[in-house]
Amino acid sequence: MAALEDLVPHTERANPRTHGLDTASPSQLVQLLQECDLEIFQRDDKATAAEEHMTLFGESTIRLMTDVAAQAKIILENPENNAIVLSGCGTSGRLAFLVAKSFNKLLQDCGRSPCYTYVIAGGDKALITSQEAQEDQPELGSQQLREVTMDKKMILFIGITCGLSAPFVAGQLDMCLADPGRFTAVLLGFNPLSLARTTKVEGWHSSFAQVAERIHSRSISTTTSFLLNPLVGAEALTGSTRMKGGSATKVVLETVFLAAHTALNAGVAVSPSCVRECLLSYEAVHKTTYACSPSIAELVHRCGTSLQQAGHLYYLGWGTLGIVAMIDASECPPTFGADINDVRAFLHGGYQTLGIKEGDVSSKGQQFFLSHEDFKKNILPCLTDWDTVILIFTGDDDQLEVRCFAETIRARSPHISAIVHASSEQHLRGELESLFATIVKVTWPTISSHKMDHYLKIFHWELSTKWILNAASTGAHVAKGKVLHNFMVDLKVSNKKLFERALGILQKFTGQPRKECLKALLRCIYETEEISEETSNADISRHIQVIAHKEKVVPTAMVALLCDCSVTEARRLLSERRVIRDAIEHCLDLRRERTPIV
Ligand SMILES: O=P(O)(O)OC[C@@]1(O)O[C@H](CO)[C@@H](O)[C@@H]1O
Repeated sequence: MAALEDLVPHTERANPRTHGLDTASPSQLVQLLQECDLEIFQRDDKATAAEEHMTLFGESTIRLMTDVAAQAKIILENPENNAIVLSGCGTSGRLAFLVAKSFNKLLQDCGRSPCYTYVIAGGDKALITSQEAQEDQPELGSQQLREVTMDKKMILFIGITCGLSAPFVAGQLDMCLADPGRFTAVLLGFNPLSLARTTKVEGWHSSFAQVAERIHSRSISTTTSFLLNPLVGAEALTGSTRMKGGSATKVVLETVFLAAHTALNAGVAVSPSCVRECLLSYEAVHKTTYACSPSIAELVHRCGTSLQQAGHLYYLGWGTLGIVAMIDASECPPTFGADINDVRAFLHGGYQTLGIKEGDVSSKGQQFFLSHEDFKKNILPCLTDWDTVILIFTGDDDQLEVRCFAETIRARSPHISAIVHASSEQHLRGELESLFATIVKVTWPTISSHKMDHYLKIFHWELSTKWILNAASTGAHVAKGKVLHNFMVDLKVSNKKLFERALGILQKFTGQPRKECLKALLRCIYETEEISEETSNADISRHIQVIAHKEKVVPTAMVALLCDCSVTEARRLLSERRVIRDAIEHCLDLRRERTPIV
């Protein structure tokens, strides 16, 4: 019989390496993230024998990526009439956007028409702020896919869902399967098929697993469907697929499309060796980035201090590195239950640089203010000593402009840091460097001036930036006490996947059966001690709507369970400690005292 842990999807498993994440020093934390990120590139021989193992470098993965690249090449041969659509929810959708944007630029640079497009659950505003609830809607997914492909002859659709779980993507895949004459469907994720989500999608005909199964069975006999699901190991912060899942998504997509474009330009077939070489180059990015571990740890320390003191983190980025920063910032509210103002990103050139379908959406509210000018106007005048500003740029950016901006900020606060990428030949001016209290300077080998190499270089810099910022924002929230061991206990329960995760966390830390945990969660959601039969049996979507307006629901339920007390009492106990982790540890201690081990 399978052990209980074997039934948990890989993307939801606790990584044994990071059990002590919550008490790690900044340098230990960076070391742990380095080890976890390296697991993305593990080889087959290191995978456990019991798994249906398929690692990134595994032969079957490379073959599959080559086959998908060959399909992409066919589409690219007629970009006016065909389309490559990348789609996902949350981080997966944001990366779909970024990759589509990059490859359209590459096409235009080669004098061809752009043919990549993206779909993200929640629309363009989900690129900037989290809109997690739409992840649960399969019909919305298919409707949006229909809209972007209406006038297209042949479509390569890649549905990204790290957990093999998002109903939004299931709806789109289902639509592709129904029209194999036009659509080639690729499902990209990081769980074995056997661990795809089996719960029935509310108001729909199938579960995600059933759709994934159909993709898989069709992939055996045709080239209209592919299941690309290498294993990359558990996340450092349990379930936080924005981290390794997101990084692996970026690596896989960019490798596939670079291989397709290379073959197209050379007029040859896509080769597995090109795919392999590209993957190896991404593996080297890991080494180059984490060679800067001491300065990354310094940055993590500074960011942690800021959030601990109720300060803010402000990312000010240039080019696509600024978009990577924007993605990192947008993930903090759903991942850490953070306030939207805790971590904010501003992009050089604002909406013009971003280039989204809906154009400038800043009129939707101040959380959509995005440009460096917006930062200067709205944030700079109120910057405090507890805030940290991080400038993110490269040796290709205008150093004079960066310096002027840095000086303006420096005049208000000494807490200005930088993440800089430059080739070994590019030198930062000393006067610019001296403006930063902390600087993560990533130095890269010089590359050829070939167009493809230029793009690959930018992709590498983006991934490196992603790793550094993921470390900064995760480390800062760990320092703020949001994490218990390697579980985020104050998550925002904004969709069904997160509802399930919340129940799992409650079960794990309280040792109570699922039924009791559900009852406690509902008591906290509805702020009542008596849960009616009707509420108990209501659809999860109803609970999620109510949670949207509540704070600290999961920690409150956990305290109520651990201390066997009312919701009001649990809220009072939580408010006695500034740090959630301390409050829960205290309750765990109290419980241990009450029930001594005999
Ligand atoms: O579909 P996936 O790729 O597994 O998860 C999508 C996603 O939105 O879900 C999480 C929150 O719901 C995010 O961290 C993540 O980006």
